Amino acid sequence: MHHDDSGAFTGEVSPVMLAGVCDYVLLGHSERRQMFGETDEMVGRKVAAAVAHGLRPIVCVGETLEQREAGNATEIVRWQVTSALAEIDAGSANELVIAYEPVWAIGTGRAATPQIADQMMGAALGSPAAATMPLLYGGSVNAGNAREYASVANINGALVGGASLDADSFLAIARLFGDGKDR
Ligand SMILES: O=C[C@H](O)COP(=O)(O)O
Repeated sequence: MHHDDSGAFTGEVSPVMLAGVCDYVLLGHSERRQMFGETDEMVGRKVAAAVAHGLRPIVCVGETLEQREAGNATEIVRWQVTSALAEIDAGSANELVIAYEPVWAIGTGRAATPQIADQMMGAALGSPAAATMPLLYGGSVNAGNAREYASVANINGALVGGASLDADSFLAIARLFGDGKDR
């Protein structure tokens, strides 16, 4: 989704076009950040535009393998969450859903351990404004490992890519995150 309501942005979708059609909009996915040059500042503007139009942003955050190996993962995720909140008032923060998706775990079959996910959820929650946001884990979640994430207190759900292409797998994952995981 583009952050402006209208303009000459061929190929983009505006929040006005999505309002009333969608409830949620996925913002800041690592593919958008890496392939389309989406910056933290742009994600912040998109979050504000989404909230202004009654769309609930699911904001993807997560470090690259290089950033993790350099010891910067926590700092990166904290900054991404802070940037996502930069253009909205504190009262709107509870409109956001945060999805922690380590870039090295997306589509690789190399899921983060539940311990890493839990630690990084703590990093995402570091800002007081973030404390009430639902948190999703994403990155190589499947029907075989989803139970491990569902058992982590700070993880409220999963952002499922590849495994969602199989209806039975997706349903099994959804059931694991059913009742009792709301924030
Ligand atoms: O867009 C989907 C998420 O990035 C996760 O993808 P995945 O479950 O295939 O790793």
